[in-house]
Amino acid sequence: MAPSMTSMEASIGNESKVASIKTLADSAALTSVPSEYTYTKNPNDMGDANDPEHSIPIIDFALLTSAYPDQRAQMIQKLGRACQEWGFFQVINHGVPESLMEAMVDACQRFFELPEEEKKEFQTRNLLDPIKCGTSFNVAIDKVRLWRDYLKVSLEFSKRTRAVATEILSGISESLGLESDYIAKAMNWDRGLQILAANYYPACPQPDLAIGIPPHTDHGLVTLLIQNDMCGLEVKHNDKWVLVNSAPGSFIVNVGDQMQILTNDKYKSIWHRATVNNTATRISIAVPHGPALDTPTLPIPELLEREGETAKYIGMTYEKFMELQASPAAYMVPCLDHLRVKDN
Ligand SMILES: O=C(O)CCC(=O)C(=O)O
Ligand SMILES: [Fe+2]
Repeated sequence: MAPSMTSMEASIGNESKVASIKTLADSAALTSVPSEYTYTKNPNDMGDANDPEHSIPIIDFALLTSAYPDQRAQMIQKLGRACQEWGFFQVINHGVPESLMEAMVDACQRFFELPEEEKKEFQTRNLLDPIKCGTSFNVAIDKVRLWRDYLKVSLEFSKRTRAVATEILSGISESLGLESDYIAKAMNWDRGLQILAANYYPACPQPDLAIGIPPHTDHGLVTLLIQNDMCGLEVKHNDKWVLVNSAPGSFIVNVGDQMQILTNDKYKSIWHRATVNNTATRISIAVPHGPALDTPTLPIPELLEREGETAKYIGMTYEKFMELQASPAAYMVPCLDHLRVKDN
């Protein structure tokens, strides 16, 4: 079973003992993937980069927030379909300057290029520390080390990203036939957790034998992601891995586990993974947005009543859910399955 994990990892182990993947990849002597990093992919399980039918839907943010009700209604419908059929979509015309996005990627690159000694200060053990960096996922429990380093931090970019996420959440609420602020209110969005996680994937001499991030779902409500000019994100759609090609300056957005719980499985938290390549470093910046930590997530009663369904999940606070997802238990069974009501 693939490990279930998130971009917001626990760092319980002593990561300072393990060199960053950058240090390893930079070493002139490296010509193959060391055994601790060797990740076996099923050859039939490769992403299909050239299948034109397999590209994630595009949501035009300008139309989603349009003052013309017809334009907005049409985009809300498209958003609902994207959440239901893909769990992933690309957001264009969102108003966050491309220069700010590029500056963010550059700043992260500069951070990863700092001497290891300087980065050590941020290798903390605590899940919710405001700035932390490290390598792999959790080196204390990883069975295979990941071909990536990460940095988590909060900045101006996060504010602008949050504004886009808030509008997407309103659109999702409406696509479910609810008031636009229904989910935000139910999830205490104004106190909700937002994390910025930058991932650094250096070129790898044998990309088929390593993995940046293995298949996982994200734990929050929605995640917004940007990347430099290298692709590598793959999304599981209709049992096939689809390579995500995003337009420059767009956000890639995906539904997370809390949204799947709220919608009683209508909107799916989709499995995705980050592959690596042998030509250039890839940087991605994922910004997961979740409920307030003390807020329990449960299927929305109005939706259950309307669909004549019973709740498929028991409630759990977001904080407990994140702890569960960072624990070894999530390596065995995907987190959502721990909360699933039996007989469903
Ligand atoms: O690098 C990517 O494209 C994927 C990152 C991701 O899935 C995550 O940080 O949760
Ligand atoms: Fe993810």
